[in-house]
Amino acid sequence: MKKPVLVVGGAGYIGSHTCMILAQRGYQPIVFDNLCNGHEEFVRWGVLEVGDVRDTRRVEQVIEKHRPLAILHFAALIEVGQSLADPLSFYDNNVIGSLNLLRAAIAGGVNYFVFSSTCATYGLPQSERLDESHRQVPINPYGRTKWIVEQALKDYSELLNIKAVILRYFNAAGADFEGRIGEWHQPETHAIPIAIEAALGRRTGFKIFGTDYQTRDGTCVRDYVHVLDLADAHVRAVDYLLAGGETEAINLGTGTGTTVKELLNTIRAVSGRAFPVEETSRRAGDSTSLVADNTKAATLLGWQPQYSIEDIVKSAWNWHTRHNAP
Ligand SMILES: NC(=O)c1ccc[n+]([C@@H]2O[C@H](COP(=O)([O-])OP(=O)(O)OC[C@H]3O[C@@H](n4cnc5c(N)ncnc54)[C@H](O)[C@@H]3O)[C@@H](O)[C@H]2O)c1
Ligand SMILES: O=c1ccn([C@@H]2O[C@H](COP(=O)(O)OP(=O)(O)O[C@H]3O[C@H](CO)[C@H](O)[C@H](O)[C@H]3O)[C@@H](O)[C@H]2O)c(=O)[nH]1
Repeated sequence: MKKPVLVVGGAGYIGSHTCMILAQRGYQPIVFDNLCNGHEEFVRWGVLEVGDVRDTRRVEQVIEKHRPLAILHFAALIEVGQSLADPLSFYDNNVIGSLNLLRAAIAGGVNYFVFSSTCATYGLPQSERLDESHRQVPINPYGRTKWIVEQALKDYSELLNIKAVILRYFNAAGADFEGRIGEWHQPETHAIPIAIEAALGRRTGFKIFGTDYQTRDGTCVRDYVHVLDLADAHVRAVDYLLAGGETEAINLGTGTGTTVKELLNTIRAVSGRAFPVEETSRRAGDSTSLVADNTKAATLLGWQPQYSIEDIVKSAWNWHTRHNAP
């Protein structure tokens, strides 16, 4: 008998990969998604319940119908630039939506919650590798919406019967190795899909945002973590909660940084293609370097990332060559 779990935002990029691993490990994913940025065809390892997380009655109805053991909450608006242009939508979706979901979870007797947070809650890094005790001073509305939900989760878990694992992802990247699902954001702003689309000739080229950073080659350093490693960590987080684990915030990154120029070299090597690259000015809001200290994930969840930056790029290349987003 499979164990039902509610995957809110499960038709999106990270949620759909997590459904695949959940299904492999004996869970029955119930995907709740309003499809504003998700894809119905990504719901391959569970049942789809279409609905908006801000719609209390609909959320309660789905919880009542499926009686999930835990909720994994991925649903959010995610693009930092858009959060500066339209903060109302971000607070509405990410904060009100999450608080609404938590209220419905408590009413429905679901006590275990896994929340998608981000390294963007740390703000400007004060050390080379960031551990979970790093100060949290987010520098944009997107990061602040995630930080606010983290605080609510900590309060609810102290004062109410809720246990939560807050997962702070670094840069999610890569795709299912069979190319069935992958990174499909619209508009796409992430470096890897943009560079791959340039290599495929679907874009005119790639613009490097800033070459004057204090890094080994002047471009920003990021910790790219394979989406399947993230998915694995989510299943471990559910297992941990069901086994009686306490509320914790946990980084998910590899601990290895890659510069934008190194990333482009890997994409050239994997694809065997050259593409135009232009060096342009910095993008507002970018940190010089964001690299995880992932010790806590190893200790609490037994999590070790399995995939390298080459694996990430190979799997992303495979997905993008098969899939041409309209
Ligand atoms: N992609 C990254 O690198 C990254 C990094 C750090 C954190 N995160 C977080 O991970 C989560 C998933 O990110 P993703 O890249 O898979 O994004 P995504 O846009 O692919 O997936 C989000 C899903 O949530 C759904 N959704 C949004 N608002 C909703 C609402 N009000 N009601 C119901 N469904 C709604 C969308 O339709 C979509 O399917 C987000 O919470 C994001 O903030 C992502
Ligand atoms: O066309 C591009 C796109 C990106 N970059 C650079 O590539 C690096 C990675 O950029 P991404 O946009 O892929 O990722 P971010 O580090 O900006 O974003 C990550 O962190 C954000 C918060 O800071 C959000 O959580 C987001 O979803 C997550 O992917 C950055 O240095 C960026 O400046 C370019 O040079 N050119």
